[in-house]
Amino acid sequence: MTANLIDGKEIAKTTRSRIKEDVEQLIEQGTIPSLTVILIGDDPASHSYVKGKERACEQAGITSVVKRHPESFTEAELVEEIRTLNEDSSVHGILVQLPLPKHIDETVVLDEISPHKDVDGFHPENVGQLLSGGEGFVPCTPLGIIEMLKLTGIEIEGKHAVIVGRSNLVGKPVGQLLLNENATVTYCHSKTKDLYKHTLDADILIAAVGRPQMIGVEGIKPGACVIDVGVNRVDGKLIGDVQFDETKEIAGWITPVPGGVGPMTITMLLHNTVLAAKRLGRCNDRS
Ligand SMILES: Nc1nc2c(c(=O)[nH]1)N[C@@H](CN(C=O)c1ccc(C(=O)N[C@@H](CCC(=O)O)C(=O)O)cc1)CN2
Repeated sequence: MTANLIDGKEIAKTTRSRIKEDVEQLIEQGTIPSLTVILIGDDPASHSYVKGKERACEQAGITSVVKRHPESFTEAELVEEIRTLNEDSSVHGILVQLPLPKHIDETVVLDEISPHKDVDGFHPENVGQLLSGGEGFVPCTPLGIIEMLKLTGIEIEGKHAVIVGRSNLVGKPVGQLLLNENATVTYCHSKTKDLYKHTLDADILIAAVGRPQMIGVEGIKPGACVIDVGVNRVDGKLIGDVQFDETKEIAGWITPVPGGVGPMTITMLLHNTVLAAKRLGRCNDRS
């Protein structure tokens, strides 16, 4: 058997056209959704992702502003900038590109972003909303994974989903989203004993560890849906967390790297920015 490929690029393209229509409607009603991205330092991957965000916003009709700062930018300066953006009613979404330089405390910074403009869904208030099933913002990569599963027609309810990785960016929130969709969820991490005992029972396997080809075919249940979130650069090539060539022979569904989950991350950022513009618009209408 050869797995069906989940084409993230194609799903992202369709979803972005739908978002563009939403933006056109908002503009007709007098609101141009707007995103401000803060980028510190000169990490080439971060610069490339932020360029991708700018390009995607432009194509969707969303205004984007990128505030680029040198590595020496201080935590206090960053907090000050975020506070100014929180007060600026023309800004709907604020995003601080991660990772931050070591001298800046990520938690301090992310907690400063207004939860109503937190299009990354990292603010504690939005994390709480996700846990309680409320209406906050959901982190982009996890949201993109759920969207991909749904649009591909993969049933989540009643399935055993196994997450390998427990980062705040992907592992923890994607597990919570799957739970909210009535999956039975198991989290695995660096201290998990006998990893494959768990992954072999996964109907849906989410690999989000950040270690190239760490999960081999001997850890995959035949027919499983395998979502590879890994974007590991090895000798200039992008490699996932799963051994793709061998796994695709026995899985039911699989995402490639590149061209799988990655394109959905920026797509969901557009979605969250439009959502922020709509919600803030509603608040302004009431005031
Ligand atoms: N504030 C945030 N920082 C970071 C996030 C995030 O969601 N919010 N996620 C990642 C980086 N990221 C977006 O910021 C991101 C990662 C990967 C892709 C993507 O499209 N990947 C492509 C390959 C692109 C390439 O060739 O390099 C793919 O997998 O096909 C987009 C965005 C960390 N920081």
